[in-house]
This record gives sequence, structure tokens and C-alpha cells, in this order.
Amino acid sequence: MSKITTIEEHATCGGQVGFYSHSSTTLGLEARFGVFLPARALAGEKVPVLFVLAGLTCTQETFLIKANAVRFAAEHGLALVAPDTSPRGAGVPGEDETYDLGTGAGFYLDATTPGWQAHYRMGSYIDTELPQLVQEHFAIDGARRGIMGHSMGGHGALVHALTAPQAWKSVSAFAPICHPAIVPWGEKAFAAYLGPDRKAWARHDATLLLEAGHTHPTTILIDQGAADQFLHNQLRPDLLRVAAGTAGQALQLREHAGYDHSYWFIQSFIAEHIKHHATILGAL
Ligand SMILES: N[C@@H](CCC(=O)N[C@@H](CS)C(=O)NCC(=O)O)C(=O)O
Repeated sequence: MSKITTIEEHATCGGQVGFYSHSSTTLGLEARFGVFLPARALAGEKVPVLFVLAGLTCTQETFLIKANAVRFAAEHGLALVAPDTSPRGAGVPGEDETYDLGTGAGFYLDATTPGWQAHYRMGSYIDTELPQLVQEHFAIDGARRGIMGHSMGGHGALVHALTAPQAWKSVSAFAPICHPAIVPWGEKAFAAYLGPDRKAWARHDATLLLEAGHTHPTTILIDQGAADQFLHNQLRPDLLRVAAGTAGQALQLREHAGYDHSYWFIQSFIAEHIKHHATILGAL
């Protein structure tokens, strides 16, 4: 069994939240993650699990602390797993210079370019290593696994669910980067991590995946604030909506007047996301 180290654990909402570190073989570095376990899991019953991916500048703590998801996951008997948003301390030149590349900005993909490819492998980490690790150590039923995320994490959730719908049984997002290949955040990250050939970017872009015929068998739930400062230049859910329509992908895309990009927005609609996943994953 791979070893994990407990950083802290706290009783909460009848269950327990914990933060852990481990030596990641995929990332080649020490990595941290958070887990919420509902009461049933603490009693040994295997529960469905929702992976929650945070956005730029965040850590494994952000979503669990700020989204108010734990309370609703407890009610539904759902475990939450929160990875970090990038490897830490990879030593790649420039990785700590800007908030939208490198540390805190792993984009949940495997880099292929010299420099980045050795450690920036959050794609395989999310898909393979972390699910196996949490199943080994906690009462988690890996066959009932969903994924959601915010902003860069919303991009990650959509891409992982569309490329491996058999592994990720449910999917939702808050203010996701829907078409990274054509917006500044995505162009910068993809050029660095994947190189200049845009053909290699397509499998990391939810809108392009839908255009190429990838779909998810369930309804994709997306909430978007209409007052989000990144809506028009970075997120572009309008383009995802068109691609979903063409692909025949069921999509519930809700726009909310007055809400911005922050966790205050996420808190306002998180209950419905947790319920969405709990229903599909067969939780309480
Ligand atoms: N710092 C960036 C924005 C970064 C940002 O908004 N990050 C979002 C995710 S994309 C977030 O959740 N930040 C952490 C927080 O709100 O706690 C800027 O000034 O443009």
C-alpha cells in the first residue's frame, strides 16, 4: 500500500475532513490532497466520491474550505477528494513568475514539452494515481466516481469526463474555461505545456472535444455568473453551448445575473451540484 502522511484531520458535519501528503510517482514530487468522508465512510461503508478541482492560484484546501460543499456532501453521504492545482517545487524556470502558468496552474493535463513534462503531469495524477490512492486508504467506492471543478478546474472536469466517461460517471462545473485553445489563459498554458502545434491542444479543450464527437452519457451541469469578470475573454460558455447542441450533448447551462467568479458564487449554487452528482452516483 502506498504511504500517505496525515497533515491534519478535523471532525465536521458528522464526518471528517483531512489533508494528507504523499510521494507521488506520477508527479515525481511530494503532493498534497484533501478528503472529506461522510459518517458512513468513517463507519467503513464504501461511499461514492466526487473529485473537486479548484482554479488558478488555489490549493487542495481552497474548495473544501470556501465552497460550502462539505455540508451537502455530508447530507448525501458523498466523499469529496480535492487535489492540489499543480505540482509544487518542480524547479521549472518561470514556474513561479505568473499566477496563470506553473505553480497553482497545472491545468489538469500531462505536459509534453521539455522542462514541464517531467513533473507537470496532473492529467495522469487525477485520472489514475489519486483515485487509486484514495481507494486504498479510505472507504471510497471508485466505481461511483464523479468530477466537478471551478474555472481552470471546470475545464479539467469537463475534459476528463468527456475523454473518460466510463471512469467519471457524473460531471459539473462552475464558470469553467470552456474553450481554452482560443482564450489567453488557455493559449498561454497550452503553448507552454503542449507546444506550439495546436492540433495537440484539441484533446484538452471541452468545446473541441464536443466538436470531435466526444460526449458524456449524463447531463452536464454548468453554473455561470453573468457578472463574472472573466466570462467574455476567458470562459466562453456560449461556444460550449453551441458545440454541445451540435454533438447532442445534454447540457444544463445556467447563467445567474449579478454573480461574479468568486467562491461566493460557488457557495450559492453548490447544493444543486452536490445533489446532481449524488443522484447519478447513487448516494443517499
Ligand atoms: N489572481 C487572478 C485571478 C485568479 C482567480 O480568480 N482565481 C480563481 C480561480 S480562476 C480563484 O478561485 N481564486 C481563489 C479564491 O478566490 O479563493 C487575477 O487577479 O486575475
